[in-house]
Amino acid sequence: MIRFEHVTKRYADGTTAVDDLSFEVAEGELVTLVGPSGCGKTTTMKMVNRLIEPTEGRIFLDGDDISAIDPVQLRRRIGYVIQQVGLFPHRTVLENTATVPHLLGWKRGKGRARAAELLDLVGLDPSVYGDRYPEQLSGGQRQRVGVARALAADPPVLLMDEPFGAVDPVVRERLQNEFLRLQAQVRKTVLFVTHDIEEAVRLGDRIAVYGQGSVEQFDSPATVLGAPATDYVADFVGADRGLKRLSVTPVEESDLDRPPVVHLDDPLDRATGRLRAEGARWAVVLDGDGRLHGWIPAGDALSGAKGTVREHARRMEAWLPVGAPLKQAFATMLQHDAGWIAVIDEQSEGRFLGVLTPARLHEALRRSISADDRAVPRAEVAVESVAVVANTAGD
Ligand SMILES: Nc1ncnc2c1ncn2[C@@H]1O[C@H](COP(=O)(O)OP(=O)(O)OP(=O)(O)O)[C@@H](O)[C@H]1O
Repeated sequence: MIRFEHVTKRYADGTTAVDDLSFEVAEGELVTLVGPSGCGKTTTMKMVNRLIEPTEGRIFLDGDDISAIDPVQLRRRIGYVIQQVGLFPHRTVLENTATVPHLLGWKRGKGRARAAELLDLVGLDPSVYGDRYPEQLSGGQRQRVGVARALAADPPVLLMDEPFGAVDPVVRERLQNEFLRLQAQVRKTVLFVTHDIEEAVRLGDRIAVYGQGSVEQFDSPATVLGAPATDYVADFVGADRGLKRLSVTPVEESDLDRPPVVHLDDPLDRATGRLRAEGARWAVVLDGDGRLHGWIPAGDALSGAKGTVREHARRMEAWLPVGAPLKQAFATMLQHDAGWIAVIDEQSEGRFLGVLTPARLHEALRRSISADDRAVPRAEVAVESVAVVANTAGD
């Protein structure tokens, strides 16, 4: 959708801001450009909407060489969001949002209806905020209006230059989450500039890590964190990249242990007898539809108890859906002080899939790094077990 071919930008004073840059952003993909101050990110972005002209090389938008497109026409195809949102102070939020439809000559009613729809989409109720002026909004709300305005004419491409840079970390994380949800709906092709590796990793389908004027690595967040291409990238992503990687590596079914399972209506003595025979210390309790209910201890804890499993099962608070990041799994384990957590499939009404243990979590991380190195699915990678945490008596 956006293709850079050997693009170089030298400013009049001789500064080479971008040096022989080539990469491609696929349709519907969100690529984050990340790197230290002055490495050429903004210059890269502004060449796409021709606010800056390259010295050499060519940029294509959907196959068209942009140097042949009238800049005004070009910018209609491209939404632009910047840190200082640049809202017009004397226009209401609704009017600000309808700016581009207005410029495009849409009928006033249609433009305002579209603006209201977009405000809603970015989480601002148009009946509450539509008639306010920018100064009556918080910083985070102004950023949302900036995003709504950029989307108003439904451009296929969005350029975002540090759009969440000016708000505090809590609001920032909320805006990032909202933006990810929004992007899942609208699937724009996005170039997103940030100097914050955490933000780049969270938002990007792929990340371009900038050195001085050139891209050192262009890869998925997991690969950049797991297998930095150069010492520079390793340095930039930081010594805690293993931790960061936890946030971009999902729990997969192949990571899970399958512990013994009993059902709510099983007679207790039969269930515990079986567990004892198997040497298990506990079992997961499921309802009749295979959904997680909780767990029961085996061994002596319930010896002599009567009835069915239902009366003795304990509820299980430590669970999460498959696909959740390993970081969330780790946090859940810590929060519940749990040696294992249950993993369910939200797509099939909470069906129980298996359990994740700390050793399995560690293995998942190692397998995902190895899978990225070898470009194969994680399920195909075997690693030597880190530790054996068996669900058996006496361990
Ligand atoms: N108009 C200009 N004339 C001369 N040099 C410029 C001009 N604009 C930018 N530069 C230089 O080009 C280099 C890249 O600047 P650019 O703004 O693209 O960096 P950046 O990565 O976006 O930085 P930041 O994160 O600080 O915004 C810098 O060294 C900058 O000083």
